[in-house]
Amino acid sequence: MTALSSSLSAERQSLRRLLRCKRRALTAAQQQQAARNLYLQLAQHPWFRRARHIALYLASDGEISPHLLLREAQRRKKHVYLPVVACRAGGQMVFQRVDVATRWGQNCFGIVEPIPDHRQQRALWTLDLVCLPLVGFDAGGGRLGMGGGFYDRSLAACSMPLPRLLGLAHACQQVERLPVAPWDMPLDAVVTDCSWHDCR
Ligand SMILES: Nc1nc2c(c(=O)[nH]1)N(C=O)[C@@H](CNc1ccc(C(=O)N[C@@H](CCC(=O)O)C(=O)O)cc1)CN2
Ligand SMILES: Nc1ncnc2c1ncn2[C@@H]1O[C@H](COP(=O)(O)OP(=O)(O)OP(=O)(O)O)[C@@H](O)[C@H]1O
Repeated sequence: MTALSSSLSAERQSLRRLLRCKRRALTAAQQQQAARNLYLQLAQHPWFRRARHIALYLASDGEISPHLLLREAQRRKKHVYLPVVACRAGGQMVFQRVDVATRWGQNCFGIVEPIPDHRQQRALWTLDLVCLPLVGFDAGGGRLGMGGGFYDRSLAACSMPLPRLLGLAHACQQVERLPVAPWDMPLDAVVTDCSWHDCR
């Protein structure tokens, strides 16, 4: 690691710590309101309305929760996918469809996810809309995640064109400018409980 990349990753790590504390400090009532506002911003948006295959996530660690969107997508007979990780260094992440028949487990980070089943998995590049959980973001589409590099590596391995990338976050997770890592894939937009940010 060069001096530059080690100072960049130290800076990203300290921001990550700060922003995770911020979102974990939100009360249950604030989280519920944020999830409702997120739903209101996205449910009628053309990106959501037109998408047939959508990747979401199950909120943990104070993340803004897309559970109302998940339910709405299933109600509209869309196919919903959740990330499933291989828990080892440099491990991959796949996207697996969930429905009433899904069997659930927990990954090594304590996040509930579907038990792997190849028949229900779909290549990332064939999804219409990928909603990514953010730890931090900036107005230019810069993204800070949990630091495992799972989304980064999956996107790097993804065939072109990339699916539409939409970051989901609480408004309090916005920073002026994120230190960008060379492998970062810019988001197309970020939606929070308060506003929509087009990044392209
Ligand atoms: N809701 C949700 N699901 C997701 C993600 C996410 O960010 N949010 N992921 C997005 O990538 C993947 C999981 N990635 C993760 C990466 C790091 C840690 C984490 O908590 N790290 C701990 C230390 C981990 C350890 O025990 O070794 C930490 O940083 O404190 C959690 C999830 C797949 N599923
Ligand atoms: N395309 C890639 N190829 C190989 N390693 C990668 C790639 N992208 C990221 N990584 C590794 O993943 C680690 C975490 O990256 P980063 O700090 O960007 O996390 P992050 O933005 O929080 O990511 P994510 O949300 O994707 O987990 C980095 O140390 C890097 O070595």
